Amino acid sequence: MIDGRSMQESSLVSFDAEAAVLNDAPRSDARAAAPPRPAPARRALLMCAPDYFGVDYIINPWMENQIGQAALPRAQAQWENLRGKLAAHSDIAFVAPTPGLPDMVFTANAGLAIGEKAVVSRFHAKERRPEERLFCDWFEAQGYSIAPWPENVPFEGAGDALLDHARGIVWCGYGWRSGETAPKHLQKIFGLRAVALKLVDPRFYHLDTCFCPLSGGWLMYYPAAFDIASREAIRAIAPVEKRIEVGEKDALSFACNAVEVAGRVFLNDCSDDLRSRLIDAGFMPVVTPLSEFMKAGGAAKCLTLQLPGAASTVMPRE
Ligand SMILES: NC(=O)NCCC[C@H](N)C(=O)O
Repeated sequence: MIDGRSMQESSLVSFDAEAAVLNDAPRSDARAAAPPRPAPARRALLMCAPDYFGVDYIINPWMENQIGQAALPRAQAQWENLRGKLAAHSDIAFVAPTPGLPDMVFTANAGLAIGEKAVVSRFHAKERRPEERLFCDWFEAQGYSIAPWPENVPFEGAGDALLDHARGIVWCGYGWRSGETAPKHLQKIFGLRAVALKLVDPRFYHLDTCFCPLSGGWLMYYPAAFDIASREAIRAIAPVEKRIEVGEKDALSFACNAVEVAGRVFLNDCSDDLRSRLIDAGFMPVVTPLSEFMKAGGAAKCLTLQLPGAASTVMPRE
């Protein structure tokens, strides 16, 4: 944790704690008696078409031995499938793809946008630094105010900063890509409590590869990706009945790299056990295979950036 504030003290947000289990989501019998909840706002997402996607260099373990191995037509079909499924339940904006930037398709790493402010990523990998100007231009063109970011602090956007709408906090990952001080800067910029988690397994180099806050305070994550102190911090904040801890097999399928929209959880793959647990928690898992993007170390969540828009329930402190 960055600071010692209690959950109550950190409630500086108008969060929809109970965008929780969404009205059209399936429910287990145990949840059937839950009181009706307001329909969630529509989520807004940013995506980038994979016109120039490929594995052209190696900056994470998933890319090893994969240079030139991603099949573009299959990647395009998988991306289009994901886009179509998300578009049925959310508003999607697009940033133009650019030749020579094969990872730009992973818009989670564009930056972090909350309210009217955006922080543009400061990539750790030099191969991705040319994306910064393009994402900055996009945020500016949409009218976001770009918050200054220290030159020497790497930060890879929503890959390492995940809003937890139910708690009004931002969970931050560091250790591989984003710097240890990044959460402190985010907290100052956005006025939201930032909880810093140290990533220790290089296969889970971004927080969004192993950690997924879901509505209603649910948390799906792979504990072994974190150091002991971070695991304890997670347990201190999320009660056991809200934690969906996944095993290594699901983690390696990037099950935690999921996008939740309207009670549906879109993910690359899902074991039967995880499927049951998500359904019991009131969510509908939707498998959307993304094998070509896995070769670059990304899946559903990495291919989207959550935008404030109508769906934003976490608001910065004025
Ligand atoms: N985890 C994410 O948020 N994005 C996936 C980024 C994959 C890209 N090849 C990278 O290593 O930066």
